[in-house]
Amino acid sequence: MEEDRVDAANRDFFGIILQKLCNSAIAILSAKEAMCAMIVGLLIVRFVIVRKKDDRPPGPWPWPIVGNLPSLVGGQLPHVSLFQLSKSFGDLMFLRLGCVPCVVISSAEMAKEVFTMNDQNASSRGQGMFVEIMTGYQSLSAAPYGPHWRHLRKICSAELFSQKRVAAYQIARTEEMHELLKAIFDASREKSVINLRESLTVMSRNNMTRMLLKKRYFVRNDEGSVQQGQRLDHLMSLIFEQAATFIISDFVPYLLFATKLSGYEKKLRKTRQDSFDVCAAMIGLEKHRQRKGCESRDYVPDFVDLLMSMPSEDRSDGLSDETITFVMLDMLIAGSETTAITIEWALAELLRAPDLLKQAQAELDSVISQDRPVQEADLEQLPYLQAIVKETFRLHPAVPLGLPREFIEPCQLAGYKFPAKTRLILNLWAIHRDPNAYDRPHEFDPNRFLQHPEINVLNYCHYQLMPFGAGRRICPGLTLAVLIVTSTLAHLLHSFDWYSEKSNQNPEDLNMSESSGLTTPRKNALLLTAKPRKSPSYFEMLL
Ligand code: HEM
Repeated sequence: MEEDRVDAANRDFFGIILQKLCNSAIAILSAKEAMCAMIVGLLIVRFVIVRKKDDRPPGPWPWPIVGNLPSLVGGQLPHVSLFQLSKSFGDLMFLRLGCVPCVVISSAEMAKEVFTMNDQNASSRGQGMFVEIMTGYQSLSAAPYGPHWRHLRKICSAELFSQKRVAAYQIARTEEMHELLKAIFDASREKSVINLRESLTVMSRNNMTRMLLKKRYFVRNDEGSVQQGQRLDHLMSLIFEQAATFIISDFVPYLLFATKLSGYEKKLRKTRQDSFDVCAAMIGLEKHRQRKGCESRDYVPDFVDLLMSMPSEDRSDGLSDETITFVMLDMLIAGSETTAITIEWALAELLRAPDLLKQAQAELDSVISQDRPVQEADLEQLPYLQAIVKETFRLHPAVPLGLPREFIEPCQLAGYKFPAKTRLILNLWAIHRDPNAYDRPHEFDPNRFLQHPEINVLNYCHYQLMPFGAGRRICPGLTLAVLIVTSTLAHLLHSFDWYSEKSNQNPEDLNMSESSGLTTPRKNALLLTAKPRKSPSYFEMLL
């Protein structure tokens, strides 16, 4: 009430001044000139006084029609552009993206305010042509906050990501890891160059298909399986490319004709159909259906069986084939690229800092005897390795801007008011470089987490380290992801010494550029050679 009164008084005050200005102007100027002066005056009222009344946080001046979109497209990577802008406008910044109001968070303190005061309200996802056509908002990651999302999230949390389920797949993970170590050992004997990202992606995908379908899907040297892998690779790169494509009509709806003319929508519909077909064949939707009710006694149901037996959220029917397929695709996409990217970044950082690499190996050697491989149970005793993983998550969050969020209802942040449907961008990349939270924030220094072991990605109240997002929509795969990243890095460092492919390169000259998209892999895949730290018999006895 008080604020409204002050607002009204301000308006009256400015109104009176404007009127006086107009009267004096009319007195001294001709009618034509007075008209010009009035227009200028009205523009000042519109853009200065009314804007003030809007009560928005600072942000760059928006261009007509497109608003601040030019700040995000073209030029630097979007998370870097937003980080630079936040240096001028602050950790709570307002942008107008076409017609869409948007607030950008760039500090731990502001992130804390979002998630402690507005978590539920900030838990919906933004809409757009890509997710609409690709998933019909049916998948877990794209569904708006509501009964459908809550139902899927509950099923996935209990049946895929609970501690019990993650522990149940330990043997499968170990087998996949040993397969990777043997492949690297073979490559090292032939002195071949290793593209680590490729090998890690195959391992991560097998980890996922073993959890989802109880079988490994990508077998080296098996022609059918290699072809299947290539089809999926092609599809995934198309999906990532189309997800990252800028679609003007998502922000300026009356430019839909331009999106249609560009052919994007047509291409997207084709990708959607191909994804559905490839994924439905891979998960064997039809086979599962035929088998239902006549399984042999030793048949162990997989996650698809479970989804098929689940009612829909309103219990009126079962989950649709579309929902099942897109939940599976969601897991495959979210679960394989992200972990592979992170491990590749960790190794790149260590190659640039050989002392840190040696320190990690010394810790591994002191905890694990020479003649046996790392086990998941060892990881708790490796604080230095854990600090390296945290520092990698900090400097290289795999999804730097998180997934797009939207306020369900009008809300207030730091005293500013935002209407419903305001987009919320959490710039995780910037939050992790917040100078109030970290000294020398751009440096890779695992020791910072040795001094503060309590800062933990698994602890939901440390907003200065949130590579998995936060709140209700936090990544459900985070425990599994941390386990896979830490354990893989432990194996790679325990079993091998690593060298850049270019043997005469100064470690500090290793190119650390990021590539653009929904995720941030290295721009150049890390090409390495490996030298075994163990005898050939060690690799022979692996599973
Ligand atoms: C290094 C590994 C990973 C990183 C950095 C990562 C990061 C993220 C981030 C930032 C989000 C958005 C959260 C938000 O809106 O606040 C997300 C969502 C999600 N992630 Fe992950 N993720 C990783 C691994 C995984 C794995 C292994 C899985 C599954 C097997 C997974 C499944 C998902 C799903 C399904 C969502 C959507 C959740 C929802 O909307 O309710 N992620 N992830």
